[in-house]
Amino acid sequence: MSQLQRLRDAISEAGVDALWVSNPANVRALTGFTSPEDGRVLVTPDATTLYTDARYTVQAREESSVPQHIARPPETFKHAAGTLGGRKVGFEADHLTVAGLKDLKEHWPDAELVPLRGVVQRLRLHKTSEEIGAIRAAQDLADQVFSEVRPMIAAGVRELDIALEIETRLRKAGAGPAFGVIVASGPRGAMPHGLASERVIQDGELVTVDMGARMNGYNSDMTRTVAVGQPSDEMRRVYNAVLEAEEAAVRAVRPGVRAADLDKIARDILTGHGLGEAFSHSLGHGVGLEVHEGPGLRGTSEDVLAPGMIITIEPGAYLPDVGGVRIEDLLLVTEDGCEVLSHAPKESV
Ligand SMILES: CSCC[C@H](N)C(=O)N[C@@H](C)C(=O)N[C@@H](C)C(=O)O
Repeated sequence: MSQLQRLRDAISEAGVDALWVSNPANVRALTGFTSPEDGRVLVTPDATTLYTDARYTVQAREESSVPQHIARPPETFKHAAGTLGGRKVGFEADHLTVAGLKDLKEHWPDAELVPLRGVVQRLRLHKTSEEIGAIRAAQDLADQVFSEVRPMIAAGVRELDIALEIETRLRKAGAGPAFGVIVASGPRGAMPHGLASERVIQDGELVTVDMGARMNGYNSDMTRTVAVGQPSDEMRRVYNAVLEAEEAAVRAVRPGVRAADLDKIARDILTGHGLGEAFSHSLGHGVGLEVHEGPGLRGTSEDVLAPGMIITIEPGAYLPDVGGVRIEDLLLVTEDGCEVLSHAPKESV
């Protein structure tokens, strides 16, 4: 069944006649249009239309097989109104702004607007073989860049210079960073999202590097924590505990497993090492057109793993004023288990 047919089924299951798509990742997923921030999609029972403006006439025609209408608001809304009449129209409540909703109400007075969440995102949970290929390529590049830059991670080097080298190499390869490169050394390692700073790495420190490549719209995500010289006994103990939790969770990844149970496997191990409180985020997340997408691997998640999902497993432990460790792999859920897509070595410290 085509993605559009699956979407039409999902739309009717949601109890609406049509869906107004404004979330850029969803616009891109449905159309292939690579400037989705300036695109919207209207899906009705009989038609799908990509709306964008005249800056993108040629680009949209080249990139998308979805029929297009070139206009800017309010013309966009007026054109769409012609196909909506008194229909029930879903909108993406987790994306549309208050002002955006006001516009829709003003221009579609006869339509019944219904807030919906995650309709297109649920379709994106399961990657197509083309999407898997794109994410695999992004991760392969990230692995290559990490291995090239790894020798640079040494005492006397600024975090920023490592991040710059990673970003430069990604860009020279025709990609870009999936997010601001995280390089957090020594006590800065206690910040899970410590973007690279001017701090100079010292001998005996752990350095957490969290990086992803964004290639053809698709992202990768991987974290390694490496030692510079001989870290303290305390930080070595934390590293080995996180590694144990990470490897145990990776081993448990297979179709049918509840995401919440995976989170518990890692959390229980860290709790056993007295680091439960130090693991201050979820175990992982899906990766695709967005760095963070479904499924959510957290204690409250209702998601169940299925073949074709691409997820991260990334336990961490963060000790304020001392340091931190995170180890993250990118995985494809397969029919009978999983394939680890990230290959950078996990060093022993
Ligand atoms: C700013 S994107 C950073 C990507 C990074 N690899 C990452 O996913 N970090 C996790 C600690 C994270 O942010 N997890 C989210 C899903 C959470 O726990 O809410």
